[in-house]
Amino acid sequence: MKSEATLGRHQHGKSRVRVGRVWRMADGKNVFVEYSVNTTLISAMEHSYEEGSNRGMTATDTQKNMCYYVAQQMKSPCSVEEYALALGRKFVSEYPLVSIAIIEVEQKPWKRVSVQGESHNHGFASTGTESRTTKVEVHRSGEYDVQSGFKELRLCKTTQSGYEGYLRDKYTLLPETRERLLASSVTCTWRYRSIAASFDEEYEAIKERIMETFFGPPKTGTYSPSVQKTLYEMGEAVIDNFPSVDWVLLNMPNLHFNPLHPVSSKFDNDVYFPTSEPHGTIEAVIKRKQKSKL
Ligand SMILES: O=c1[nH]c(=O)c2[nH]c(=O)[nH]c2[nH]1
Repeated sequence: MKSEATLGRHQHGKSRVRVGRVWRMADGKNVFVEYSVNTTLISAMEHSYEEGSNRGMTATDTQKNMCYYVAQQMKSPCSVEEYALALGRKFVSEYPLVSIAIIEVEQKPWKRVSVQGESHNHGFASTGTESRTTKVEVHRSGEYDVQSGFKELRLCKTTQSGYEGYLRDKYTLLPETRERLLASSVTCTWRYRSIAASFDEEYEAIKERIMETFFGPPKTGTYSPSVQKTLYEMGEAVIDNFPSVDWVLLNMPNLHFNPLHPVSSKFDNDVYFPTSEPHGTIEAVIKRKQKSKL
């Protein structure tokens, strides 16, 4: 019987390749990063699916080895984006059947420590909650796309947040409030329009601007009428202050801290019941007025 089936989109890669890299500098300082890398190759491998022939295939085990090889080839400290671009370029230049390499890297939050007020030569601590992320796509033609961001940056403000004016019907139980605690675990991705002069500096500046917008000025804060409005302002701040960025995707779960009514006393905006499930899920793309692909 003649088959009705035909091969559709296909790719193969390696997930969660864990890489640690230390650069030992002449002045005695060590630079340390830890990555978790996903590689995906789009390649002319139809024959492997259709005929069972692995001719010309870059084995996923080889892809894993390449993650380590390229890490070693980065002879001086580099940004996670530079590493990902170098790895993507290596795949398309080395293997003729590969047309696109997609490299995703999560950089763990190791930070250099200070001891007795002095930055340590070789001491690091994992203090933050968030990892830094990048996803690059490198085409054989030389075209590339770089998206960067962070994952699970936990933020909380204990006042200057409320939620009012939403649809009320017989299913609505939630009381309106102008005083609540707002907490989220922010995951953010932005697309670079071009290669940044320093991806590291751009990353730190964008993250700082996002946090400043979430919190507002130190003494007064900024009132948040909803996660949605605050999310929009965070994305808007990135678009308006970073010409290098095309669009920003923000994912902001609303991690509820519910008012607790202790036995025989009244809730006084003081004791909360933190919950992780269920949580609100709020996500939007904030884009530049023209030129965006999303
Ligand atoms: O900021 C909020 N946005 C919502 O969409 C929502 N829904 C809800 O129950 N609480 C909140 N809070």
